[in-house]
This record gives sequence, C-alpha cells and structure tokens, in this order.
Amino acid sequence: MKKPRIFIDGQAGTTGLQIHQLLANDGDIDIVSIDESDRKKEHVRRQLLNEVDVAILCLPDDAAKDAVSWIKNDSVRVLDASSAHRVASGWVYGFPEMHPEQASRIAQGRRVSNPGCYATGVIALLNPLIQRGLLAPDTPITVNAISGYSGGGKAMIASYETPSNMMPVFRPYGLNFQHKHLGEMQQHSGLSRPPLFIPAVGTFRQGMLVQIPLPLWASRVATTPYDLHKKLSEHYENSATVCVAPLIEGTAADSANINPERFNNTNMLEISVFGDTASEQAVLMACFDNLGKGASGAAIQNLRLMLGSS
Ligand SMILES: NC(=O)C1=CN([C@@H]2O[C@H](COP(=O)(O)OP(=O)(O)OC[C@H]3O[C@@H](n4cnc5c(N)ncnc54)[C@H](OP(=O)(O)O)[C@@H]3O)[C@@H](O)[C@H]2O)C=CC1
Ligand SMILES: CC(=O)N[C@@H](CCC(=O)OP(=O)(O)O)C(=O)O
Repeated sequence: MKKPRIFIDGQAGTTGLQIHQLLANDGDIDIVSIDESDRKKEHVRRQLLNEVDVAILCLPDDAAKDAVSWIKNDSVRVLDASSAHRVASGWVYGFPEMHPEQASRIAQGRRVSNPGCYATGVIALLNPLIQRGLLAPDTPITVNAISGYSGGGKAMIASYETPSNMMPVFRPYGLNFQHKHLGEMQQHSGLSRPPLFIPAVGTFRQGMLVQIPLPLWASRVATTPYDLHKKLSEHYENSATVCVAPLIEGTAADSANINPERFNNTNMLEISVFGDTASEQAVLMACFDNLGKGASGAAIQNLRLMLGSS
C-alpha cells in the first residue's frame, strides 16, 4: 500500500521541528521535505501543499490562513497547529477526549485544528463537568496558568536563553483580557462567557500547569469535590492520554506531585482535584507538556486518527 505523504509547513519552527522528530522514524509515513532555502518560497510551498495527503501547518496564524487558501486539491487534508481555525466553521476541533464521537470526527475530518496549549488544560477540566451538568455554563470561571517559555516559539526561546537577558522567574501576562485562546476555551468547554484567564510564563523551557479555583458554595448546581472528581474519573476512564489522580482532600492535602515539568516529552495530561467539603472549595488542575499534549503530541495523535493508524 502507498504510504501517506505528509508535508510539515513550518518544519523549522518549535512545533514543526518536534512533529518532524516524532514522525522521523515512522516507516509507514512519507515525510516530504522542503529545502531550507525554499521553506518560505510561496510557489514551492503551494506545490507541496497541493500534492500531499495531509498538510500539517506549524505557522503563524496569517501564514496558516494563506496556506489553506492555496490548497485547490480537494483530496488534501489539513491539520493546523496554529490558532487560526480553532473556532472556525467547517473545522473539526482536534481534542479527541472531549466527546465520545470526537475521535471519529477527527478521523473523518478534512480540516482539523489542533487545540491551543492552555485551552487543552481548560477544556480537559471543564468540558466534562459542564456537559454532564455539574457546573452551569454561566459559572464565573477564573483560570490561572503557567507555561514554559517554549510556548512563545523561537523568538521567546531565544530571549529566555540569551544569558545577558534577565528574565523574571514568573511573569503574568494576557492582562488585556484578549488572549487568543479565550474563544476556543469558551466554545469547546461549553461556557456561556469566556473565562477570566491569567496566564504566566516562567524561566523553565517546557511544561504547563492550568488551575481553576472553584468556590462551590457560590455554585448554582450543588456539587462537592467528590462529585467533580467522580465525573472527571468516569469521563477519562478509558483514555490513554488523560488520567485523573486520586482526589486530594482536606487538611492532609499534599501538592508534592504538582510540577509543570512532570509530563515533559510525553503526550499525557494529568488532572488533579483538590477539595475541602467543609468550606465548599475546590481547585482543578491540569498538568501536561505544552509541547506534548499542548502541541506536537496532540498533533501526532490527531494525525494518526486521520490516517486511521491509531
Ligand atoms: N510553541 C508552542 O507551545 C505552540 C505553538 N503552537 C502554534 O504553532 C504555530 C507555530 O508555533 P511555533 O512552532 O511555536 O513558532 P516558531 O516561531 O517556533 O515557528 C514558526 C515557524 O514558521 C516559519 N514561518 C513563519 N512565517 C512563515 C511563512 N510565511 N512561510 C513559511 N514559514 C514561515 C518560521 O520561520 P523562521 O524559522 O524563519 O522564523 C518558523 O520556522 C503557531 O501558530 C503557534 O501558535 C501551537 C501549540 C503550542
Ligand atoms: C508562553 C506563551 O507565550 N504561550 C503562548 C501560547 C502558546 C500556545 O500553545 O498557543 P498556540 O497553540 O495558540 O500557539 C501565548 O500565550 O500566546
């Protein structure tokens, strides 16, 4: 059988390079390469984009939109790692765990959008709880998150890895309330409004922690930390990529395992639920690799679904 041909447009960038490395030893896939001197030449990219089975776009948003508009061959399928099409109609959202039908939608999709890193954590935590009625769609949600600096691509990596640059160990940002992941967080979690999202970047290269504090006493739906944990555990029971740690409750709560770098170089996402029944408070946490389940790992998972090889 003919091997599927894949072109990674943006293969020299952080995400593209990692996808390339993860696929390099896969003998069932033919990765079409582009010369370093040609990788930004429109006519070369146009031609490759129209002659492969799947084009994986690892480009800035505007370049990804251009690339999609150049594809005239209807048999070419697209997996876009940028944020250009994550809430666009006609695109399948590449988060297989969010719905029992989602993996088969991705498998059949002609246009699949890979989720944003922070959005991956938020949707993993909230989607099952909102879909299953444990949180109301209009619950006021705050998200605190920290990412390794590789989340900012080549430019941010260079600035953090230049020794003469004194970068703050922890830098909150997104404080214009316009972060590019808000739309996908809202739509794919099922919230009626975007969350209040406070991301931060730290002086570590890779890894991510997403936290959602929940004052349950203010919730319109009567919910306990135990209920939240049970629903999340049921939802991800058969998942190979998302796991739920045992409920962490009360005065003995121990956060020794919480470390944004813990799942680096894997496609795993671990959910933790901390709760106190007496004070009716809980915190949901998602820990994963921003370059793994937050980017390249998820892209490989989606590609395999699209190729029917997962
Ligand atoms: N880093 C992350 O954690 C994640 C990133 N993403 C998304 O993936 C996409 C790529 O991000 P990332 O890999 O971090 O970014 P990088 O800046 O590391 O890489 C982007 C690559 O695209 C190339 N490029 C830019 N414009 C063009 C163009 N017009 N034609 C061809 N190539 C072009 C760049 O070239 P050059 O090398 O010359 O600069 C670079 O190699 C972005 O949309 C980002 O939002 C998604 C999930 C996570
Ligand atoms: C630290 C940092 O700057 N992170 C990036 C998000 C990286 C990411 O995964 O988002 P995309 O998939 O949408 O590119 C940011 O906040 O814009």
